[in-house]
Amino acid sequence: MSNTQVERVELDQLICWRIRTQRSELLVAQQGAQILAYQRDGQPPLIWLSPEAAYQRAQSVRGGVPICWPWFGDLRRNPQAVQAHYQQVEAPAHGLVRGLDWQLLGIDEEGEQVTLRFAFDTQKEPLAGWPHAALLQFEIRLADDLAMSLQTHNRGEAPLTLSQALHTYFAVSDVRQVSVDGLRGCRYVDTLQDWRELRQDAELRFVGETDRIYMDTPARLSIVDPGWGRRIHLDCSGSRSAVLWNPWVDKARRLSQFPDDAWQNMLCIETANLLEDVVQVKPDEWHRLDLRLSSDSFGH
Ligand SMILES: O=P(O)(O)OC[C@H]1O[C@@H](O)[C@H](O)[C@@H](O)[C@@H]1O
Repeated sequence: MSNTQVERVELDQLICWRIRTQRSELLVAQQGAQILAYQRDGQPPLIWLSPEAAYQRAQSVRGGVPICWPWFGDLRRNPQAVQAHYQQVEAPAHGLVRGLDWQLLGIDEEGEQVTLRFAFDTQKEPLAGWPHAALLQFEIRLADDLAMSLQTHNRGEAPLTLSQALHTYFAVSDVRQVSVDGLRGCRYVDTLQDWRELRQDAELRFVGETDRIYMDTPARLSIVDPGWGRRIHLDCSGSRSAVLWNPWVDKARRLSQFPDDAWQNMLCIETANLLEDVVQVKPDEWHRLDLRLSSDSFGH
């Protein structure tokens, strides 16, 4: 008999699913098809969810894995081809789909593996100011690890240029003690230094507010967390850029749904397609972005 439990729960205004397997627990909201929390038994959470998270309609929950699409961040900072698809003046940060309900296509169990499939079809749910035909599919597979895949199908007659990100919030023991492996030698744009392009010469450590777009990123990045003796591995395909973000002291005070001291216990690595890595999807073609999260322990 399977030890998997799938439960539909309502958190304030949001419909969610809580999945328990023999070894882990996952929480996913229908709004934004947003993974909210993920924890493996006997370990601290792997994905961070804010203790002040608000479960409100039309508002992204602080934490988990918000999906940024069809643009990332401030639209005006995106290449012209991405901006050109949008026809309104006010462009919300991180695109248009993180605060909308996606359609749940199904939850399938196979042994100890559970797969949730969501879709967002702009022909059925038109996006204000973005009059293009695209189908988005997001698949979440919970097994020994957690895998997700975001697919975009261009159903229109002209090419679509997108930026996007899986904006994952990770839980760490103390952001001042962790490092990120895999970025040495990469070029990055430092959005806090006037978008200057720099190069990462040593391993990345966090010593202040960090908001950077790394280019030509490798297929694997790892968060090395000595405090919890844990390495979190991000294995991705379909992405060559990543955002590394921590708000530190001052910005933490300005963020919504975010306790003043929470910056110490989280960091974001956002698996992305940005700047020179934006995606062009030709008519009737698909683009696929895959991210697999796993962890191992060391030193204990
Ligand atoms: O508050 P939001 O819209 O969820 O954005 C959070 C952060 O998202 C990151 O991706 C950006 O690089 C930051 O600049 C931003 O502050």
